[in-house]
Parts: sequence; structure tokens; C-alpha cells
Amino acid sequence: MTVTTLSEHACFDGVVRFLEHQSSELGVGAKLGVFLPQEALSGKVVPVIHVLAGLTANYETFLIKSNIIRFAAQHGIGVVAPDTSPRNTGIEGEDKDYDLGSGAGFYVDATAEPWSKHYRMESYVGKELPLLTESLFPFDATRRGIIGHSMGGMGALIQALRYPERWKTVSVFAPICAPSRIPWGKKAFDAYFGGDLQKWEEYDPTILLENGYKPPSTILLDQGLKDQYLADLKPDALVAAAQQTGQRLQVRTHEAYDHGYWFIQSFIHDHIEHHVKGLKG
Ligand SMILES: N[C@@H](CCC(=O)N[C@@H](CSC=O)C(=O)NCC(=O)O)C(=O)O
Repeated sequence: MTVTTLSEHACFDGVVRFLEHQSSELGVGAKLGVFLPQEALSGKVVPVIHVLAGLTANYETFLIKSNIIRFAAQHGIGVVAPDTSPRNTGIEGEDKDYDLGSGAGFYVDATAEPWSKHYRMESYVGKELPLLTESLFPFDATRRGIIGHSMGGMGALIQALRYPERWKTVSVFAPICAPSRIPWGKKAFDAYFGGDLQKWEEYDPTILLENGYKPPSTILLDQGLKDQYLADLKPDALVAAAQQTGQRLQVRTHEAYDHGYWFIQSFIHDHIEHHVKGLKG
């Protein structure tokens, strides 16, 4: 397996490294970002948090814009940041829309043509990437957390609900909670799954909760009330599903905040504390 280092940057006494490798799940070259805290550079095995970004973002966005590294460094936690989709697959129209194709993989394994060969982000972020990064760095496979924003929040919820054995802790910022009911989700699911409505249900966090899927630990969800996409995110549907099934979901709303990374920067420290309790406690 060849992994190429694209660049490396000292940061908070650790290192941010951007890498590229040939992904077996995606069938194309894939880029990612990694933060290695000082402890990991000295060979100590550390907990790790994977971060899933939203539409139009890439493998750099969350690391650069969220301020996560300051707090991950304080607690000696590694960070892994994948891209938001495969790139350069050759699928016609892949780069045409901001909400479908490149930059918009929705963290699902597509089953419909022409997407199914390369658009396998669920397996990439949930299986291939943890194994790859844990083979390269001293990241503890038994102490993995996952954070997501918007489309990535949906991805983090799907991972935590469908595969609670993979993750110990989960938290989300302004996630897409009920994709099968909103325009972004309908467009993506129609393309990636076609008319297979069973798949739509399997990748809708609200329906997963309604159907009794359980997260590994309490989900922390932060939502700004000035979020320009609030009507499409539907946190109330997720809350209702969690109440109905008695699932562990802690929701915090914030009057003044919108959808962007200024909001994430303002609360990322609480998310890291949430993960520290579960991963190091
Ligand atoms: N640019 C689009 C809107 C895209 C957008 O707002 N993306 C958000 C996530 S939305 C759901 O997944 C984001 O965080 N983008 C990355 C960033 O760096 O801001 C449009 O043209 O309307």
C-alpha cells in the first residue's frame, strides 16, 4: 500500500499531515488530513476522532476551519479527516452540482448506476480509513469517536447507529437528520439508490432511531437557531424519534448561531470534552 505525504505542518506541538492513497473502496486516489498530537509522535497509543465535513467541503476544511486541533492537542487525541466524496471518477456530470457527486458523497454506499462503483463513502469512512490510519499511526482502534457537520453530521449519525461497535463516542453539529424528507437528501438518495426505498430508510438517521438502532453512547447535537438550512435539517424529527424509542440524545440549541464554521468553532471545545469523557474516562 503506497501512501504519499502531500504536506506536513507543525501545529500545537503535534503535526498536521495531508496524505493521498489509492482507496480500494472508492477505486480512485483519495486525500485525507490527519492530526498527530505530540504524544502520538512519541509513539504513545492515543484515542482518535474522525471528522466528517459537509457539502462542498474537502479533507482540509474541518481541520482548518473548526479549531479542533487546539483542543485535540490539549487532550492528546488524534484526528482523521476524510474527503466528502470520491473525486475524478470519470462519472459524467460528477462535478456539475454542489449537492451531488464530488463534494457530496453523503457517506453512503451507492447502489445505483453510475455511482455504485466509486461512491462507497460509508465503507470508506467506516472500514477502510480506520484500518489504514491505525496501521500508519498509533491510534487506538478501541477508542474511536466520530464528529460530523451537516451532511457529515448525517454521516456520523449513520455510522454510530448502524455500526455502534466501530465507534465509542459521537457528536454532531447541525446534522441532516431526516434526509429522505428534504430536497438535498431526496436528490442524493434518488441518484445513489434509485427507487430502492429500503435503502432510503437504512440511511435516514431519524428512521434508524425509530426502528430501534442504538448509538454506542449519548449523541451530543448542537444546532444554531439562525441556521439558514434549519428547515431542511429537521432536528425536531430526530428528537421525536429519540424520545419515542428512549434513545440517548443530548440536544443544545443556540439562538444566535448560523450553519457555518463560526458556529462550530464556538462549541468544538464542548464536543472534544464530550469525546474525552467517553474515550479517556
Ligand atoms: N455552497 C453551497 C452551500 C454549501 C454549504 O453551505 N456547505 C456547508 C455544509 S451544508 C451541508 O452539508 C459547508 O460547511 N461547506 C463548507 C464550508 O467551508 O463552508 C451553496 O452554494 O449554496
